[in-house]
Amino acid sequence: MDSAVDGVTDPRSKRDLEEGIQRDFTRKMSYGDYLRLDTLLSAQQPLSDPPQHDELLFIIQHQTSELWLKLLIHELRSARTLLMSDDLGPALKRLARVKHIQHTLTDQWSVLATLTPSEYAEIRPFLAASSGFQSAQYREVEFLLGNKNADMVAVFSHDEGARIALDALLREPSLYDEFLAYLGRRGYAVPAEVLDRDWSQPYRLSEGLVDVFADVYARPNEHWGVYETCEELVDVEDNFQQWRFRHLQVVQRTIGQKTGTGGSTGVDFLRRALDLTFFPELYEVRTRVGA
Ligand code: HEM
Ligand SMILES: N[C@@H](CC(=O)c1ccccc1NC=O)C(=O)O
Repeated sequence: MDSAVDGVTDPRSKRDLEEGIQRDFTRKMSYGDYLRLDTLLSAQQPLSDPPQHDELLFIIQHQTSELWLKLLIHELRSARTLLMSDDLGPALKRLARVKHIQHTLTDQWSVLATLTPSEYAEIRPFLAASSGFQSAQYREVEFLLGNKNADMVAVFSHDEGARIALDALLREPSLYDEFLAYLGRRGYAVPAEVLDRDWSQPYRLSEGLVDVFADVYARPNEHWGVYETCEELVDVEDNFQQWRFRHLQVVQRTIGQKTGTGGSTGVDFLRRALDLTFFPELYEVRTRVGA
């Protein structure tokens, strides 16, 4: 019943008045102004003709992934800088956030998994040759974690900004390289060829570094900060693999064995990515623990 009719004030409007809620934003910055929602919410432009209901899901799944990738890069770059100045504690705080972002990215595959092959087949022709292959931010994350592959930079020859940023990252030390440099400064016997190498080349396992980690894992209490960082890095790699695996599963259920729009073999190509490792010594050392 209307509050003016029964003489009782509507508890909702009474609460609004008591709280002094702001109503006039003609001269003040609003929620939408601060977050630039006009830009953000006008960036979903489906291409399917006739319009397909499910294309909005496909676009938003990718756009939200790209937003989380942006934050992931921000945190990983900061963690790398903190390691360069020997600030291990704050670097670990960054990695804690990185892990939560990764979980969110992995969990959100379940939304896209509701897309059936028939629904996707209606959208796919409008994607032309576009593909996740051309995600510059994804490639930045791969490079920051140490999976260097100069061939992937050529994919961005059409986008100068992305190409320059990626080419720079290719030539810079990765997060792992900076962790190993930190270990070297702390007196660990990190082999010289690990500390001084061409950063643009793919990382190769070093047996000498496995020996260093074998000592750390044999007596964790004597190397706690280093030991903890090693385990955090393994968590990050584990989480990354979980994302890759969920991608593979979703791709398998939507396009089966079809070749990818980006030109790869599709599922077979994505399955091979599961054999990649960012931190090979941290996995190799496990065979040695307690042996
Ligand atoms: C129905 C959904 C999807 C399908 C069918 C699909 C399919 C594929 C295929 C076949 C490839 C291999 C490259 C190619 O030949 O195109 C690929 C690569 C890739 N996709 Fe997707 N994808 C889907 C959703 C997503 C989403 C939501 C993301 C999130 C950003 C994503 C990110 C990527 C990335 C980053 C790559 C490159 C991976 C690498 O180089 O290891 N994909 N995708
Ligand atoms: N490679 C996908 C196409 C695809 O998934 C895609 C296309 C445009 C923008 C993002 C995409 N997602 C990830 O690869 C396919 O072969 O169907």
